[in-house]
Amino acid sequence: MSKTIGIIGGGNMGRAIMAGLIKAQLYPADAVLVYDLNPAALTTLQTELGVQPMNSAAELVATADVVVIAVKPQVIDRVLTPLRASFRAEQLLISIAAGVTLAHLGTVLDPKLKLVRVMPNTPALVGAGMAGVAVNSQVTAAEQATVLAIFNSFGRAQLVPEDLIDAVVGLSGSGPAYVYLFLEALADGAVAEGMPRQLAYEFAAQTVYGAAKMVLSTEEHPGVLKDMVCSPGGTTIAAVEVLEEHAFRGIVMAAVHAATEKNRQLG
Ligand SMILES: NC(=O)C1=CN([C@@H]2O[C@H](COP(=O)(O)OP(=O)(O)OC[C@H]3O[C@@H](n4cnc5c(N)ncnc54)[C@H](OP(=O)(O)O)[C@@H]3O)[C@@H](O)[C@H]2O)C=CC1
Ligand SMILES: O=C(O)[C@@H]1CCC=N1
Repeated sequence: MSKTIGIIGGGNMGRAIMAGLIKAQLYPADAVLVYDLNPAALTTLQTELGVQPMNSAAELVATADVVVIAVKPQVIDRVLTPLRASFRAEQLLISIAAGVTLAHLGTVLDPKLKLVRVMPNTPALVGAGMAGVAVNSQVTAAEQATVLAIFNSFGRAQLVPEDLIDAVVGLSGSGPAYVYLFLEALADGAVAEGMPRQLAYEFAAQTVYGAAKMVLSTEEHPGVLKDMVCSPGGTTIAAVEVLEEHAFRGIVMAAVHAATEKNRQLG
């Protein structure tokens, strides 16, 4: 594994990656470098995670073996352009910015650099992330394995062709937000039936977690698992009928399309 990893941008996703890496013990905290525009945010990250704050993005690039760029897509060109001469040919540069293609990174920097595009998600923070990884032609098989090891250390990671990254955003990148909406709605339904709110969140979250774990552990088709819950003439099929009447699956598919399309537009 690379000796040091540096994160430019210590916001929601940058922080989730740093916390995930440290919790997984892939890097010791003092081998995780961070630079953020906001000095107060840097101090908080140093205090809470034990990571090493850098004085500038240029210092981070000069020091780190692997660089993760975790700033918003709208500012990435502004952040990378002044660093163009600082990147080294042997360094891995990982961008997690929505919509920013490998070709674009090559134009802003240099296509001969080892460029990686990753779409992670915030459950990385608790070791349960999902990431899609695409690489340019300069990245060797061993370096691909390094990137996958980094993102597998706090969840799961899959190598995908770059043209699938838009769909990865629509599904797993943005997906946690849809699940939180669903979970909140589940709890609201139970609160309406008289359950105390905190208890309702616990029941809702454990239900979503357990159902997801069933899919991953049994590898059964989700429809088979759904059928196992639906007793003939029972409670579940009555609820499923209501969901189908209101086009639940259609609306979720439309949401995935919307996020996917937005990612294409950001590019
Ligand atoms: N949030 C998510 O679930 C996911 C996000 N992503 C991608 O991750 C990236 C970051 O998103 P997210 O963490 O949500 O955004 P945040 O706004 O939470 O984090 C970005 C951080 O970068 C800082 N920043 C801005 N400009 C610079 C600069 N010039 N140098 C260093 N730091 C800078 C920001 O500071 P300030 O706030 O002061 O501007 C902020 O702390 C985006 O490109 C997004 O597409 C990918 C997958 C999931
Ligand atoms: O909403 C966004 O643009 C980012 C990318 C995926 C999740 N959050």
